[in-house]
Amino acid sequence: MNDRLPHEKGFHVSWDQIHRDGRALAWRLDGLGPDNGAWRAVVGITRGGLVPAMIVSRELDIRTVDTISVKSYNHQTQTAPHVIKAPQAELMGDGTGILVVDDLVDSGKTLELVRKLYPKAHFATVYAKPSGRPQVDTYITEVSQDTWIFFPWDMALQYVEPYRGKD
Ligand SMILES: O=P(O)(O)OC[C@H]1O[C@H](OP(=O)(O)OP(=O)(O)O)[C@H](O)[C@@H]1O
Ligand code: HPA
Ligand SMILES: [Mg+2]
Repeated sequence: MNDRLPHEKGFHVSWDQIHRDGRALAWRLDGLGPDNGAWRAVVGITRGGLVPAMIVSRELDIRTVDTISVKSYNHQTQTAPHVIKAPQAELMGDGTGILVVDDLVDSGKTLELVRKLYPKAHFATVYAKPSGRPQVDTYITEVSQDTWIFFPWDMALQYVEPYRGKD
């Protein structure tokens, strides 16, 4: 079984599913901010964090939204994560009151890097794999480490052969 490609154990997420799970994440974060429950800003980790960051900021009525660009993967190959674009320094401070949102945590390397920069921020992802769980404060759904999560922005509807094929 170990000769399977990573995508053969796949968790396929539809637009509808990411919308529901993004909303569930927002509702879980509601009222947990340090200023009478309020959050100062949402920061999405591009690019995967932008969709859940939008959903969370919409649900929690947070109008201040910024981004941090961290690149960790070339397709499914992991490389050392590095910051390509930082959010506004005056907004971020040490991260107090900032909700950092990403689509998923896998090895935890991306969040580890962002956490070092903003140690007081709250880190939230929609999905989490076990290795990355220590890096995330709030998440919705856990999947096993050997599952590859496919997001709707990386997929298209496609014809599939019937189970009972021609041969
Ligand atoms: O916990 P880790 O092992 O660091 O992996 C998680 C990160 O990897 C993916 O981003 P990627 O770097 O592929 O960039 P993208 O969001 O632009 O697709 C994903 O969106 C997370 O940000
Ligand atoms: O399971 C995954 N799916 C999509 N992107 C990712 N980046 C790290 N792990 C994953
Ligand atoms: Mg990402």
